[in-house]
Amino acid sequence: MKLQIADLEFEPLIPYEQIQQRVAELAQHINTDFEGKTPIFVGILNGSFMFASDLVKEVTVPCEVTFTKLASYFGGLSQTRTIRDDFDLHVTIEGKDVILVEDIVDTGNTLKYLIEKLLVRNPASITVCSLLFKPDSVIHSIEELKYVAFQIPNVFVVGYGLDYQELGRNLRGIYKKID
Ligand SMILES: O=P(O)(O)OC[C@H]1O[C@H](OP(=O)(O)OP(=O)(O)O)[C@H](O)[C@@H]1O
Ligand code: HPA
Repeated sequence: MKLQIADLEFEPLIPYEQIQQRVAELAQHINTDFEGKTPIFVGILNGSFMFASDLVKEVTVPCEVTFTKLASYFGGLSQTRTIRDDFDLHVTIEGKDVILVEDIVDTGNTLKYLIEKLLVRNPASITVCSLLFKPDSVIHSIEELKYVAFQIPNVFVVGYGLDYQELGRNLRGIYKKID
């Protein structure tokens, strides 16, 4: 089934049921790895809102949940160099095990910026959990990236939180741009 979003056409890549299955599996890994700890999940808005919500519902260790907001794509297909720091964390992370929740790691630029910013606040640890990862697009490799639901090729995707021109975030599945 093809989908028109603004001026582009998209086709299905990952169905909702498969996403739910992988999200539950990632949460199980986190439950095992963080047993005896109380991690703080930090969702990176806007894109991560759906993934973060589904992920923490499957987490059984005690945890905090908060958000920060960064943007560099401004609705388009490619990122701008400037990262707009829209809102910061409003809780302290000193001594805490931070799990950053991303919808996608593409060039790695957003996470590089955020991790450098957060490290000076002396967290006990920083780990990244991302729904999608494009290994062929990486410019800054992120050693903190430990949990990935799906590795995808270097194609532009929308759905399940991800947008094109701010549209498509509400789609249940993930769709890729047709060339
Ligand atoms: O690895 P990178 O190349 O930095 O790309 C990944 C980032 O780009 C997207 O954010 P975007 O700037 O589109 O903002 P949004 O989350 O509000 O859509 C996405 O949500 C990630 O945060
Ligand atoms: O493929 C993508 N789709 C939507 N937003 C993004 N931000 C980085 N990569 C992408």
